[in-house]
Amino acid sequence: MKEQILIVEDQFVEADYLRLLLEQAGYGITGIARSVPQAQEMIQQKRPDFVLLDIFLKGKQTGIDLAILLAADNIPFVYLSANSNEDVLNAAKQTQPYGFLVKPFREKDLLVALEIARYRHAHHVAARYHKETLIRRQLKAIISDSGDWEQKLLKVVRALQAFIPFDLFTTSLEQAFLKCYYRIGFDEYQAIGVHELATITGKPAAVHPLPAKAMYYDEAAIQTFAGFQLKSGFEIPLRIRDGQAFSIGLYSKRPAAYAAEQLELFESIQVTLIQTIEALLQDTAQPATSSAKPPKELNGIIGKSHLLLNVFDQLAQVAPTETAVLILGETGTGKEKIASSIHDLSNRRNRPFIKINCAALSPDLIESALFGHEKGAFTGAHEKRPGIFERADKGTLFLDEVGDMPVELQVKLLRVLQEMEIERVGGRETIKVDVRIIAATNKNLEKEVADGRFRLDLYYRLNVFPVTLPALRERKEDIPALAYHFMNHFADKAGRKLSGISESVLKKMMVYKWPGNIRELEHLMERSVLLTKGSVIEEMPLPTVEKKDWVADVEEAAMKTIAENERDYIIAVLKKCNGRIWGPGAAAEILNLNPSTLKSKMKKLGIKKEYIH
Ligand SMILES: Nc1ncnc2c1ncn2[C@@H]1O[C@H](COP(=O)(O)OP(=O)(O)OP(=O)(O)O)[C@@H](O)[C@H]1O
Repeated sequence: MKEQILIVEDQFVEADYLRLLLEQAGYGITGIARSVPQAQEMIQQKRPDFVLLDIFLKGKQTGIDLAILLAADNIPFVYLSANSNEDVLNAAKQTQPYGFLVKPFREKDLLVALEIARYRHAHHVAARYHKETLIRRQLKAIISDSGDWEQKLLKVVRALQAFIPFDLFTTSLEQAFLKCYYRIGFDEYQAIGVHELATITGKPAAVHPLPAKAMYYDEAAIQTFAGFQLKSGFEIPLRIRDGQAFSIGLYSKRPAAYAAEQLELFESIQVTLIQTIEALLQDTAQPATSSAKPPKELNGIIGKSHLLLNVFDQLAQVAPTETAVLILGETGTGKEKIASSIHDLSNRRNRPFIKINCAALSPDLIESALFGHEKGAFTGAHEKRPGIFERADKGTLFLDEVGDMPVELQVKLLRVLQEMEIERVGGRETIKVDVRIIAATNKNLEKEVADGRFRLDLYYRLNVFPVTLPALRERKEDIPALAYHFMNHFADKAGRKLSGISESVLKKMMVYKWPGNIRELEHLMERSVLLTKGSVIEEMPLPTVEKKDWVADVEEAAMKTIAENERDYIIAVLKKCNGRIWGPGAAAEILNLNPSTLKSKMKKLGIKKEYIH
């Protein structure tokens, strides 16, 4: 059946020209709307497969207003606009369009944009379907798993994390919190019972009136959880059997983490979730035993800051799919490491992972490097050579520094991505390839597009699932773990034994801005290990940090994380000591605290000993 398109364009001549082009290319047209209300009316009458949308229209409302409604209705749309300045592009990007065409455009550009939109939409739908099926299956399996209700609830928490990420998970039954889970690592949670929560929140009975409908919360509305540094939340009441009032709350350290999309996802699994919760509640009478599982790390990537955990969640979601991924981040933030992790976590893991640095190849060589060449294709081509696309067949191709690819080549790359077939340089035959594309750049691609250095259509084709890596200075809490990781690595390599890093060096590292991010840290640790004579690293040749930055940073770090740092630190030490508080080498001794002071601190911070193992 013909795909049906609605054109939203107030210029009569342009709209008619579009209609003609699209009909010639085999599309059906559901109508031409000149304003947002008119478009809404037409959509009511006949739902289109795609909408082509001008930004400035007749009437008060713009194409961006309509886009918000289309996104909520899951109707894919492509903007057509004469305006390609960065601000408009940014505002349009917020609405997550499936493409953007700058007028005037050629017929070919329009058809390619629609092809790309189809690809992006299909992947969006497929990824969502994949997620929903997976979580339903996991929830059903939990009901028949062994274990008490708390162990099962923790499994529900883990399953939901990959579905809709959170830092704190709460369950409430009849005006009272039942059990909460605070995320402390990629797959690690601290369970918080009613009493601990009452201690943390300072509200004796941890009373919690349940909302009548799904609610989004901002920072001010979740003061109950002050100390957890949460910025937004989302709570949804679930109608369980016997009319009991039950709710699940998800809270995040990111502001505005939840919106209509998450609510919709949640609603899509609600029936299965209710069945699981009902089964768990029947078991609540059983006593709980320890519910902790050994901590997991994601593919050797070090870090537990909430910004990095958010990246892990995205990886867990996208890795098993076939979707193209675009990794953004400053130099040295780990883009290549993340790309290879996506490959390792995907079904292509036993096939090649091939990297090409788009900035390092000369423009005349890059084409034959990518697509291969036939014998005699150019001087020096003594024999036939397969290109990277062929070598990566059934595997993953990592296009590093994609923002530096010459514009002429971008057109060719786009064609290959669209058709998944290549032609060797000097060859006539087309060869089918099957590669998953992961691209990375440290450039601001939108700016590159606005400045005419990067093709908008290629940008949309690559930017299906963007993952932004935080700079190291934004996740300073990960610095000690990374430093120790590299210290051990380089000490092993040098056949040395080092026992630690001095307080003052760590302090200096915490306030330094790390423009070269993890790579810079890695190099500095390598040098320091080689230069250290004793067993502790006491010196680090860091560029000088301005005193005023120093003070401000220390204050900021202190204000931000006192309670949280303390909680994390105590848990980490307790884990090291297998939960032992008293005795030589036990937690109290390491923390230099009186055991009873440690116990009361643990109580105050809601740390339960049995969740430590
Ligand atoms: N979270 C992490 N845990 C441990 N090692 C890491 C982590 N992230 C990055 N690294 C290491 O840091 C170094 C730099 O990472 P990587 O090369 O992936 O960065 P990049 O963002 O691709 O850099 P560029 O933009 O310069 O290409 C590598 O040696 C990598 O193994």
